[in-house]
Amino acid sequence: MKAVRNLRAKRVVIKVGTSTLVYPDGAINLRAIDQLAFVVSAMRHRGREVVLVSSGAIGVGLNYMGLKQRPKLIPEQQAIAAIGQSELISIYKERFAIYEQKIGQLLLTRDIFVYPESHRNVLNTFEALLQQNIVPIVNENDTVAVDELDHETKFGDNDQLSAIVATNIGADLLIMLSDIDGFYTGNPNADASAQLLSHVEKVNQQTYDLAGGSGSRFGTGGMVTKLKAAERMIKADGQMILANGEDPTIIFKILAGEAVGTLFG
Ligand SMILES: Nc1ncnc2c1ncn2[C@@H]1O[C@H](COP(=O)(O)OP(=O)(O)O)[C@@H](O)[C@H]1O
Ligand SMILES: N[C@@H](CCC(=O)OP(=O)(O)O)C(=O)O
Repeated sequence: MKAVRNLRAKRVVIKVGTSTLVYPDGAINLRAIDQLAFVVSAMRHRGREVVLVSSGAIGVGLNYMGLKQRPKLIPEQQAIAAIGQSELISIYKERFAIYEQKIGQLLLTRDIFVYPESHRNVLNTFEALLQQNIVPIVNENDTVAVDELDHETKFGDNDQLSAIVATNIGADLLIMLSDIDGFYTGNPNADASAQLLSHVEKVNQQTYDLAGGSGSRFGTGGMVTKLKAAERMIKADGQMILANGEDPTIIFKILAGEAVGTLFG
């Protein structure tokens, strides 16, 4: 395919949703995780700065505990996330090691970006990791982040988290991998006539009117939260590409400027 897009992509945040990391039957998609480790390591070795925002703690935790469904009670969900996060990061560590790429884990809450001192500390950590050629792997700190607490700890979903991280560290590009080829004129799972949009310059109410909820069992955000992330990136003069994470090597095509997925901005 010919290069048609001219992207700035020196500093890139990649967000992978649960739907990319866990099969619909709940098994872990080791192939996708391995390909991610390969692509991200290759990008790093070519001088790009890459941050990976990875969901999957709950999905991996459910699989680890042999459960088919998310428990109803919040503390039980948090326990599953704690179990799954350590398993997820150990899988990443093993796969990245194959490509001689070191990783670091950052578990964040929303309020970190509100309090100036913790904000500064987090940004310093990102910079120090990137300077040492280490790939930060980020998730929400599900143990701490619940809505009920007296100040805002929850990002809501990892789509927001990835855009907040990307804009705070001054990333040029947010690559969002999901279980769908891009942004359509309607939810393709419900509307067979929905058309893939290759480029969306601005996100406004008309754009939101085309978005529906989550298609997967373990995912949280759906398309609305992806549009909010795109809006945030565009406001910060960045860009976002939404593409299908079924084969994460699609990132090579994205970086080569091929017209895959939907470009926002
Ligand atoms: N306009 C739209 N274009 C594409 N997908 C849409 C749209 N509206 C709703 N969706 C749904 O959003 C889903 C992706 O969100 P989600 O399941 O939360 O994924 P992830 O786990 O990757 O965050 C798609 O599978 C699709 O069912
Ligand atoms: N922190 C949660 C993230 C849940 C979430 O946002 O999932 P997704 O919609 O798949 O990106 C987890 O790791 O399971």
